[in-house]
Amino acid sequence: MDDAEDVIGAQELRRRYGPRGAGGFEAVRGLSFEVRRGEVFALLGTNGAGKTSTVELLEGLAEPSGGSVRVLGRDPFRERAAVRPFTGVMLQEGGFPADLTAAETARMWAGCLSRAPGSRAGRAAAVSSALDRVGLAARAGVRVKQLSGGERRRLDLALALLGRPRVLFLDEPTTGLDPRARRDTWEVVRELRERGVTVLLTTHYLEEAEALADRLAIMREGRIVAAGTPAEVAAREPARIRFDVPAGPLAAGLLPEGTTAAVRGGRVELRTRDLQRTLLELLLRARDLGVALPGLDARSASLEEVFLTITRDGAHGAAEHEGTAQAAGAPARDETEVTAP
Ligand SMILES: Nc1ncnc2c1ncn2[C@@H]1O[C@H](COP(=O)(O)OP(=O)(O)OP(=O)(O)O)[C@@H](O)[C@H]1O
Repeated sequence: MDDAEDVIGAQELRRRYGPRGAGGFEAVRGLSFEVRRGEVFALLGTNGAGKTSTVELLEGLAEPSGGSVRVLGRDPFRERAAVRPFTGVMLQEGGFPADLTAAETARMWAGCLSRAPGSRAGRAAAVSSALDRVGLAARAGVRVKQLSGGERRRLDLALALLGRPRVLFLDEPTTGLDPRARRDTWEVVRELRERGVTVLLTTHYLEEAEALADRLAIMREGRIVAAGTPAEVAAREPARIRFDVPAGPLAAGLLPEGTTAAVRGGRVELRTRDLQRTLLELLLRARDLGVALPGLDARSASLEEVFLTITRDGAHGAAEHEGTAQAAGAPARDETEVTAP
């Protein structure tokens, strides 16, 4: 297998369901991105944005209707037999035989993998290690139909780990997991990354993407509308500085030049693209004017804020997002705008 730095590469990738034109639907509309070796890459987006449709193309489960995709240097659809042994896949819905136990399910699965240990004892060891890794060791003898939704999700992950994959596709791996099990799954993903495994995951939990992803892409309507490290993507929205409205009128000269503040619910909110400079300027001015800033709070935008902005008003494309710096600065209906002279 090719050990190229880019383990996954998509160029102008498209996926259409049904016929061209009326009656058909293009769910993936020209995606280009790459995932490097040992990276955790998260695909985010609203329901129906096209994440699963994309992941299925990367897994080789469907043929693109346009563009190209490479996994480990090969075409995952046309060269599926060569690529599949090196990939681990956790689909959104597992679909296990309900009457098998967790351990039987994993043994059956291990028997289907070309890279699983050949001997029965080797496979048994791999199965118990995978079940242990996802916290299911004590549930190994329980039938699948008696496992909880979260336990089935963890069984899914255990199966994806069997066969020592170089690339792991995890479609919403922590949906339905309790907070403890979710953190444990994050640990599994981090350990895999340390071992050089490349992970592509989809998730609706933005804190999960923030905690795990080296890079991420936010999809909307089949397209990537923002991409980068979590910090880079979060930086698309301005940072905020907030403090309680000081006693008396807002002192002239308090706000740094060129900034606009909104007053809402007794709090002053300043938005800035240069948090450090604006905060320093504000503090110096407050000191010089002898103004206290009770409840002072300064923070960068979160991934969630960016996500909500990008996915707001579903009708508009990425170009609309380019203007959010201005839009975000505009006061809402219940706000009063205060502009520095
Ligand atoms: N087999 C199919 N036939 C027709 N349309 C489909 C098919 N599968 C998915 N779609 C449509 O493609 C679009 C993208 O679906 P997809 O499942 O890829 O989204 P997603 O981002 O994974 O959503 P979710 O977060 O809800 O899992 C949706 O509008 C969906 O209705």
